[in-house]
Amino acid sequence: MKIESARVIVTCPGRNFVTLKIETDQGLHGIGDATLNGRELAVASYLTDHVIPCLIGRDAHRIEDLWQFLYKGAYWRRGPVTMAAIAAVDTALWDLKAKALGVPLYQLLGGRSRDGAMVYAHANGRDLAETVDRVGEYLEKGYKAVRAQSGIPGVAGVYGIGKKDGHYEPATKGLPQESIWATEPYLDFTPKLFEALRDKYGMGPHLLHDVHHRLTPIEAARLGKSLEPYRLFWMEDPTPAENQESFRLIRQHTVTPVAVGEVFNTIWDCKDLIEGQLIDYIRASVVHAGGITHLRRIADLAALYGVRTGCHGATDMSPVCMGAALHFALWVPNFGVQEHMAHEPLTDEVFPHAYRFEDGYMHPGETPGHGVEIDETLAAKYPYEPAQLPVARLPDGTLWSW
Ligand SMILES: O=C(O)C(=O)C[C@H](O)[C@H](O)CO
Ligand SMILES: [Mg+2]
Repeated sequence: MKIESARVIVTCPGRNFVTLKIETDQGLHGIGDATLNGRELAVASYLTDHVIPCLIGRDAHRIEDLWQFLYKGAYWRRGPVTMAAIAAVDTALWDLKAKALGVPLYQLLGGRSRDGAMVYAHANGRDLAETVDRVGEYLEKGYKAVRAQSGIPGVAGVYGIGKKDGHYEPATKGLPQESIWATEPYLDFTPKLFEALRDKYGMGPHLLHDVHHRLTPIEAARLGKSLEPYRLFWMEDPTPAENQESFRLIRQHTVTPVAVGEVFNTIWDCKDLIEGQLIDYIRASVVHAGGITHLRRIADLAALYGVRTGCHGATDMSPVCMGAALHFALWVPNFGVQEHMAHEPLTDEVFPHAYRFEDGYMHPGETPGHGVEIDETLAAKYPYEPAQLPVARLPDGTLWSW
């Protein structure tokens, strides 16, 4: 099965997505997500100008060889742009192989390890009471796991709070927005939020929280310790992960489980954290960590150390990534949870898909391939709109991690 053509489709049905479509001489096509929030066109150009010319005429069945070719052959290894481009090719090739064999993708990985993938929803409110209510709404919808983020009195730039209707979309049109972040009120407030949640909903539901890289290591340790009575499923990205020794410090102080990795691109970013058993969940995603081929390697390494998966699944990963992630989740033996932030209805229209939510779990469906398509005619109606992620500053103006 030879690759005859490939092209990049950039579309903005509510937000920007970059999709790679590969077509073969057998009349089949496969698609992969290449979206890198706020830096979309860099990946689009990487694919169009540098990768696609290398794909034409190659055997679409040789997924591993093509992965190695694009990784080692670039010479400039790793990085979000390169790895998102490789991921798009890899995902499209897995989609193609599964379609050629007439099976859902999870069958190629080794078949089902479970009946469905537990997903966690995003609940957020402008204040504590609203956040508690939002969590309740998700529990009523059947979610077994909910992430809670709340506005804090006097802090303008809290991460994860929706602007309207509770819907949370961090990228804004045009240039980056700046917001002011204050650590101390956050450290005082957050245990109160989880105390209120446990008081109202008991110890049954899984509760998660994303710190979004905003604390220093010792502050993160303090937060983890103060959250222990509320038995979180995880505390995510408690501190930036460039210096991975920081996680040893956090571990020395708290047994609150730690999840890291949504900004990781390769197994090399994860290796020391996993081998040192400094984290409990690895959040690398299909799109940002080199596709299914590479994510599988990360998950296998993690399994040796009792680290489970918790793949990133915010709305800036397209439904194509979500579909692939759900096949992966159905197979991966050391599955933890999959993030699920529902896309806007318009996005779902542009990307028709076989996956579905049922009683707290998601199912990728039985369609051959990963089960997600792109309606190119509809996609063309929503051209790219420049948008960027915000930045955060401390009250004195110091630039901080957003
Ligand atoms: O979903 C999460 O856990 C996130 O942290 C979402 C990120 O802010 C988002 O994907 C950035 O593009
Ligand atoms: Mg996160």
